[in-house]
Amino acid sequence: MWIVAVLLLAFFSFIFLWRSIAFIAKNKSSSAIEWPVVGMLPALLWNATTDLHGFITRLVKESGGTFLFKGPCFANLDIVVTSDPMNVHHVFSKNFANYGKGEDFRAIFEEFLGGGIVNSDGESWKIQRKRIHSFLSKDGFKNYVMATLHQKMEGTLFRVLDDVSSSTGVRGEVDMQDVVSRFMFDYVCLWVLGFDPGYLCVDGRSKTFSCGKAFEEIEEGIIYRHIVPKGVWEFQKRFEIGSEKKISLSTKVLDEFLYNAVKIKKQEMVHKEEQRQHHDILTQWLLADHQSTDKFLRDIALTLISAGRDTLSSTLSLLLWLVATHPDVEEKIFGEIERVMIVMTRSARGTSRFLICKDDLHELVYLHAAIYETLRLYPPLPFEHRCATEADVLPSGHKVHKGMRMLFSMYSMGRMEETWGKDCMDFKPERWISDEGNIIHVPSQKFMTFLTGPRTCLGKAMSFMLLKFMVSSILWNYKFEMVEGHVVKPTPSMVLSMKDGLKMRVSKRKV
Ligand code: HEM
Repeated sequence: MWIVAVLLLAFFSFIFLWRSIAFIAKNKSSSAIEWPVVGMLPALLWNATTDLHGFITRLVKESGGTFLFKGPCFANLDIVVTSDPMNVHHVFSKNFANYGKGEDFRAIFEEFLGGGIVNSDGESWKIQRKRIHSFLSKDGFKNYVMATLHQKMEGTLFRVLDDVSSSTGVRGEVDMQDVVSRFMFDYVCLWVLGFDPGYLCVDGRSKTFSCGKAFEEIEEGIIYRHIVPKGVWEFQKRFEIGSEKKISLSTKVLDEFLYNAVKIKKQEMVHKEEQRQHHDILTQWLLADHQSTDKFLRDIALTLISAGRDTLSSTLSLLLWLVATHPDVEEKIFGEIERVMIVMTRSARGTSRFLICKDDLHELVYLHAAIYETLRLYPPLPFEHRCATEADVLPSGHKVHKGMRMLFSMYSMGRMEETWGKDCMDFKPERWISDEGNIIHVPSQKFMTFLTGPRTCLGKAMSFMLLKFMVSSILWNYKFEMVEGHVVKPTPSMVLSMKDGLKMRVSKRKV
């Protein structure tokens, strides 16, 4: 009997080996080999930890813009991956009603974003969008956001950078990604929650950044949930194994922080008239709808902190890196700030270290282009997903069945030769400036960093205002150089960041 078993085993092993060799031979020019039973999952797992977004970009390029990722045959993990602007326009604008976030993706983000705007569809999304849009457009809110930025930069960021730049040796080196991330967390909490948690302070750079760590661990864990079959991560979640344990612990950290903020805010709301002077979003929300549950307020607040902090922090850190490694760009940004300042009167400049005021930011065209160029090559949110409500056919001819998942890679879209030309991999802000010296408009289905269609980002204009103010003030006052030997590598996460941080030396400019 055992001889038959051994013979059968040998026979099936031979068949499996033979089929595998045949598959490798057939797929050897492809970046993702499709294996029997497990599909392309091995290639995805192999690349996920090293260069996930580069891997997706190679696949998209090889396939001419759209490909079908074949998951294991037992896991319902087939995904249409596309960077084709026609498909993007079809899904996000023309046939918007047929493509929502979907149940699978909602489950992936449930503990993190809950019922917040980014994780909702239908009526709930519409109400939140209308309300948040109205809060962000108010002059009172915009002035509050600029005033707090001034205070935070002068009160903490510049003091930290002064401290680093006056030190020598290792103490003169700093992880700018960490500094920016802490700064942005404190700052965004000020306009979402109305208080400053104080993660960035001169003596406390080593203070545990518990909320920042919690964000990082959840955002990395969420990538894993996109990759493995749902049953696998649900099993791990149930028994708190691996990344699921980290998600669970990190969610507790964020819940404690946010429920406490909600509790304090509700207590303050007893004095309703006084609160009308407060511009933070939580106050505004409670004034508009005092019946919102604590859980819903927690979800809204966390979603907005994530929407504002993750994106601004990623853009600012990556821009500092790109400027430090492209001296020609640095020189042009600096020259432009100098030119704009000369036009301003001496009294308008005063003695403040913040030289360009809000109303003159539109003059910084080259800086605007440098921010666009950073966002093209390094979109803070590198991909977006959707789920088809009904079967459909994409403009590229690919069939989408009911309930099918789709992935849109903004990272790949910024690297397409067809859109950006042969030098698409170069960091070249000039590509955004017309002969007349204005910013060139690129349609949002080609440059999708802020999304496109009815769900387009609500914070785009505000982001440019804040980034231009921060970058011009920081670069005018400080010079940044990379620490020798430090290599910048991407982290596999749903938000683009640098795996080992951004080690820099800072010196004060003599201006
Ligand atoms: C460089 C900065 C930013 C980039 C690249 C960016 C990008 C994006 C993207 C890609 C989305 C779609 C997310 C999704 O549906 O999964 C989005 C949505 C959103 N963003 Fe931004 N964002 C930025 C800054 C901000 C800021 C500062 C705010 C201010 C609060 C903000 C508020 C929002 C909101 C409320 C949504 C949800 C829109 C909706 O679902 O209807 N964003 N953003």
